[in-house]
Amino acid sequence: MDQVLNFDHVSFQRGTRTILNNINWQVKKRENWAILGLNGAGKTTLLKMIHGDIWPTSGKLTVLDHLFGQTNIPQLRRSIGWVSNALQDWLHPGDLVEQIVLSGKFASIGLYEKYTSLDLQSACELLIRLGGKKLLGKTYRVLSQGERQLVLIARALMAKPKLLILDEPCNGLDLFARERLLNKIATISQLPNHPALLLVSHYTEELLPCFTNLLLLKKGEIYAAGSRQRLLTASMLTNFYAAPIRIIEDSQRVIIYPK
Ligand SMILES: Nc1ncnc2c1ncn2[C@@H]1O[C@H](COP(=O)(O)OP(=O)(O)OP(=O)(O)O)[C@@H](O)[C@H]1O
Repeated sequence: MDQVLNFDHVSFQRGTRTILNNINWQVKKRENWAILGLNGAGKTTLLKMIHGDIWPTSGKLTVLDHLFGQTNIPQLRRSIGWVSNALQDWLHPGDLVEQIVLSGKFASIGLYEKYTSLDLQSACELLIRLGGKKLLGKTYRVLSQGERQLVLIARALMAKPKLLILDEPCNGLDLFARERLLNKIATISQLPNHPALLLVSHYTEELLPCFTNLLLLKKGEIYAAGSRQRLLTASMLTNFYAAPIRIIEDSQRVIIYPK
């Protein structure tokens, strides 16, 4: 299996509204993509579809060799790591951090399946490797926003996913916590056999160099998809946002702001 995602003329409608229109997009194994788009462009809808929360109303979608309509979605979800603020509303705040990390193995909210002491040990070790040793034994409700994001990343990695979705993972983080989280993401991107990464962000400075591909989504359609080098330019983004953009860049990061 070389392909992680294959959107083949996929559209999504709700009532009379077309929210995603004729999406054609392929992601290969170990590719890392960042998705940019204004509020309401359809980014979350796209991610929800990949996660099997909603289905295409037309077109064909294949995720990790699972063709929608002919597949077991709960099974598919176990191969997808999911980090999103939306998850924070669903998790049980009284659960211990290690229980939350462990639940990632089963792609469940809460722990309902049998697990072994080895599973629990793996969850603790994973969190320690990500720098979260001091969080063990705490309940989720007492954690800061940055600590919660770290737990969500550990939870997402617990099932050794083939695809890791990061939906605005830096939301609410201070400048330094954001940098620490980005460093963790960079580390994941360097692991042998790392999962393909999909990052949604509104801020280009969060697009680490490992995000070598960009999807520009506008009003539910793909405006452009391809290499970072080609798309992360002032002229492309000025056209994309339909507003003059100034760009500041060094070898590692790009900052943009409206002129
Ligand atoms: N179930 C639904 N029924 C009707 N409209 C919907 C539904 N889901 C999403 N939309 C609309 O589709 C559009 C795209 O929503 P989506 O949440 O995917 O945007 P987004 O790019 O993630 O935006 P943001 O950056 O603000 O998070 C929005 O206008 C939203 O109101």
